[in-house]
Amino acid sequence: MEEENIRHGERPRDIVHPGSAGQQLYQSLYKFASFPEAIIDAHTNEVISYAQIFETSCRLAVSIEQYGLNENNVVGVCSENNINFFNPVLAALYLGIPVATSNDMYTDGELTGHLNISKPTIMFSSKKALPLILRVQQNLSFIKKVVVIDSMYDINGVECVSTFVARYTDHTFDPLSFTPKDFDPLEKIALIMSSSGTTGLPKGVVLSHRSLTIRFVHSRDPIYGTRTVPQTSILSLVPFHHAFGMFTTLSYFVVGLKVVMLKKFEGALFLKTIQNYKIPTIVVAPPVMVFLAKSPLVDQYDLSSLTEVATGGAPLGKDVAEAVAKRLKLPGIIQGYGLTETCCAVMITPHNAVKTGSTGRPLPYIKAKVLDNATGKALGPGERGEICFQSEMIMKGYYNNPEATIDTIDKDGWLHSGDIGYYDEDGNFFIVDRLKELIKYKGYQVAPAELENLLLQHPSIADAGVTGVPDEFGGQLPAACVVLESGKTLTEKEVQDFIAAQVTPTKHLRGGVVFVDSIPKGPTGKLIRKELREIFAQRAPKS
Ligand SMILES: Nc1ncnc2c1ncn2[C@@H]1O[C@H](COS(=O)(=O)NC(=O)c2csc(-c3nc4ccc(O)cc4s3)n2)[C@@H](O)[C@H]1O
Repeated sequence: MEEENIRHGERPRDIVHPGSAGQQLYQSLYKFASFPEAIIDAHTNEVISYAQIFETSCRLAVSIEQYGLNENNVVGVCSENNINFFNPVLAALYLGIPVATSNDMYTDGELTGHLNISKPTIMFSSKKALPLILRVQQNLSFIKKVVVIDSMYDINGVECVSTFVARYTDHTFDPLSFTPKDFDPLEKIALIMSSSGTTGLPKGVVLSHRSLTIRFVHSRDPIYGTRTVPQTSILSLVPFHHAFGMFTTLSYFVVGLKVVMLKKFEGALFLKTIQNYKIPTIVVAPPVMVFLAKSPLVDQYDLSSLTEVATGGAPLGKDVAEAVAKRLKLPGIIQGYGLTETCCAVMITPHNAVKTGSTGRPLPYIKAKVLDNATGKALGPGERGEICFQSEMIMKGYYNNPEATIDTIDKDGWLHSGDIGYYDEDGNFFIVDRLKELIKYKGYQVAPAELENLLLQHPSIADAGVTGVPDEFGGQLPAACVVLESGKTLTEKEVQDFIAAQVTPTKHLRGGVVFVDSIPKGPTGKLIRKELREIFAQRAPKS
């Protein structure tokens, strides 16, 4: 007998297709091979077609296999949003070789720590990320090969894709001579993505091929998919190396969409792109929604092509959602909610019942519940608790980290999100707080433990606690409480500069630094993060 108050996703309008994500993507790329535009770089207007992605990814698959990799290896990809980003990703998925993506904005220290989790044998890098990759490779013996994904020529002896594949496939190569491997999609690792989860340092989230194929069902769904008509344009501003950008974009290939890509947010270019490409759908993180709600620039462009705005990855204020819908003359804003640990969105506002402020309803093949952690019971409508999910879409666990896995997925297979929320009588969910310590700045994860460890390495710092302070544009700004060693002095800027020199820009201490006599801790020495937040809440507003 199933416990009560379990919220099931709607009856699926489509089955989970058989086979691996690699096989389904291969079939889709072949099916849409006549489409001239798969990804367009809106900065340069460079284009890659479905046929080009199909051929290059098949050549890479043959070459990676003949180079000697197998399912016990990992393929690494480190690049900014790039029209060539998915070629090695698809190749590895065809072969059943796990893919691990890295943020191209990482510092050497961050990337070294990150790569030591998944230990990739081959790193596929953009030109821009190449200096970073070559620096960290010097200390990482498991990286045997680096290949540049977006150059026609080798760079200082580092092979480009054309050189790499020419060694194993000649001009007579026929992509149809290659077929993706057969394996159990439930068992085979598709990707290892970075997330700090509910606590501690960034970990490797293990997602199976089944996770992706369930996402593909959602993307084909007319009620929950962003677009389902092939060659419809969609403007994506989410990073491909992050789960949000990775799994939405892979699922766009399954539907045959035209992905208009931006590498980073620049207001005027963003608006000009919508106008010039007559974009009907945009997928953005909440900070861009604040821009759309408030920027005077918006009135200077013809955005009449926009019929759908989708967002997610961080909280979106109801007032911002209403302001954007009103300004762009839309019936409502499509909001999705997901975790790296759930692969992609597990809740999305249904197009035929958009409820402003809600992060949506559980999707097909997803079960959700609101858990009262005190009683272990699933709560009813309107009652607040921790939102949990059960589905074949959720992660298999954290890579080589059984303890962190057990802390997140319970014995009944429920994934504990670390988010506090409720659902209404119609099953629309609302996120109201975060139980976990994770900070999200502009949709990017900031693990307090990572910054605390760095702060404690400073010779003048005796103790530190990091939290997120609310911010209209960024969502949360990383901020630190610092206890100085006796007799030592530091300014706020010195502490901020110390951190800024070691981490990617999204982790900088934009929320400030407060010097305190002690860090609030419980009897077991565990940080009391609620009290950290209160220290900043009581801080006088900056002039
Ligand atoms: N909509 C939301 N509202 C409030 N909070 C949200 C949220 N989405 C993620 N979060 C927060 O980010 C945390 C997870 O962060 S994370 O690990 O970096 N992962 C993510 O943020 C993540 C992974 S996939 C994904 C999305 N996929 C989508 C597909 C279609 C669509 O229309 C919208 C979305 S959002 N988001 C959550 O636990 C929660 O705290």
